[in-house]
Amino acid sequence: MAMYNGTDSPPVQPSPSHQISIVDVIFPGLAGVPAIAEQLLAGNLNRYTHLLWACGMLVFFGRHAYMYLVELAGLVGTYFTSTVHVRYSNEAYDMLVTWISSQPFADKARSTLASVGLKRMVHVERSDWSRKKPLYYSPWNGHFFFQYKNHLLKLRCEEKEVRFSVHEEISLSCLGRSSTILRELLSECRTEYLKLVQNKTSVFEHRDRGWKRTSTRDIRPMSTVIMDEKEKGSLVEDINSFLDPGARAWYSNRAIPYRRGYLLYGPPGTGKSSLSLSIAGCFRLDIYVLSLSDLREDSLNSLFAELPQHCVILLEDIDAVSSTRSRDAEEEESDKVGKVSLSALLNVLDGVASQEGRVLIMTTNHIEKLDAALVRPGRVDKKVEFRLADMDMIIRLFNIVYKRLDKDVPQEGKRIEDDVTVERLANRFAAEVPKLEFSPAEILSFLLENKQSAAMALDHAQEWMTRTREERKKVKRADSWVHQE
Ligand SMILES: Nc1ncnc2c1ncn2[C@@H]1O[C@H](COP(=O)(O)OP(=O)(O)OP(=O)(O)O)[C@@H](O)[C@H]1O
Repeated sequence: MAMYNGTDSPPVQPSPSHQISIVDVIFPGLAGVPAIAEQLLAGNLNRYTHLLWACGMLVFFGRHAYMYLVELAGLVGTYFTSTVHVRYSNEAYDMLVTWISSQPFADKARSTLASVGLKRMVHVERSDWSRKKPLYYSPWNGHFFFQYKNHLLKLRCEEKEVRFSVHEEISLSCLGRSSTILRELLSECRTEYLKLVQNKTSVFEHRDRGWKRTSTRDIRPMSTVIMDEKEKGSLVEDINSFLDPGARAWYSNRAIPYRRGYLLYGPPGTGKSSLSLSIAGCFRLDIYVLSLSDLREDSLNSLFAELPQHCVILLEDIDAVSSTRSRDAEEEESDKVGKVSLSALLNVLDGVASQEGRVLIMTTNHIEKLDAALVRPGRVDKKVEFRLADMDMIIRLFNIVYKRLDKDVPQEGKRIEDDVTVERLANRFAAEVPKLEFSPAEILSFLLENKQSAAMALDHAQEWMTRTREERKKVKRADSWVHQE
């Protein structure tokens, strides 16, 4: 047996640091603490070491406490809160943002987004229109707490990169496993939003492969679209009977797909888009505008699938579809903007993605270029031609601009001719402007240039016509150079 006699060096004991302690596994570094504490209690350490030791303990326990708190918060977040997420590309986002921006807590948010003329908000006051570039602020990229019906709610706004553009996603959370309070809040946002847009037409356009509300406009009365009244009346009558509450069942009982398509054709600026917008407004529908000349084919299906049950879908420039190319060429080109193939368009119009109950309006400046398959009955049930302005249209456009309306606000420097004078001048103007030469858009633009006085418009009419003809010649020449190249 080895004995220690006081002169030889003591037998080597295994160092405590070489032993793997269970405490070390759970709390790394904690195993050494008792030894240090023992020394400290025995008074073997000087003051400086005391201080160091106390700081070390603080850091050590502080770190662990922080880690446990973070973990606890995560656990509470996962198991004891409810969350509703709202995507940027959905209209629920507009509802929520409009509501948030009107709340006092939005002003207190430390991280906000400043925007000029915030399009997504629909409650911008009319009085604000006169202010030049007004600024609006809304909470952005951060989280905010607020009280709603005695519940503490958390609003989180996060920036997300979606296909090369940055969008914001919003989530609302509350404590507890029930999301009832969040749904109540969203329902309030919806009610408020519907009140704001009730006498308006919401216009949706495609953005990043989804629909986005791009504007909310006052309903345009049908009477402000100047065209053949018989044609307009018959179109409105047709849409009215299609949207009749009993119509869906009628179609379904006869196994006829419940949808209706219209083709509006004619030269640019003759009122095709204006009438579509007016139809949407008069039937209290939202309008979804899709221009085929700036659309990628692979977005077409998802856009149609996302359409609501009742809406107007306006397909502009349908002559931009390519019908003569081979299937291979179509596939090759399908990822390019403005290259939608006819087969893809026909698929969405008839396929499962096409929503029943929607009013489809297609417009074109070149009816002669359209494939017969696209405009066959069933896809297009009614065709309406839009023409350049005839005498009657010119007179009506003139009267719209110069006759006084009850709700007009008197403007400085505007000479007001009485209605009898305006009518007389309208007849003279219509006699000077050749019929079927100028579009309503051209005439309207000229009249608005001279909106101070009807007599002044008459004085400048000849000069305007000469100028417009010259401009047309220039555009034609530029066009022919492009074609030659
Ligand atoms: N028939 C019309 N009645 C009243 N306003 C019209 C008419 N036609 C055109 N306008 C006015 O001209 C402008 C352009 O009209 P709109 O966009 O409706 O024409 P469009 O036929 O759809 O043209 P495009 O074929 O180029 O799309 C609008 O501001 C509209 O108010």
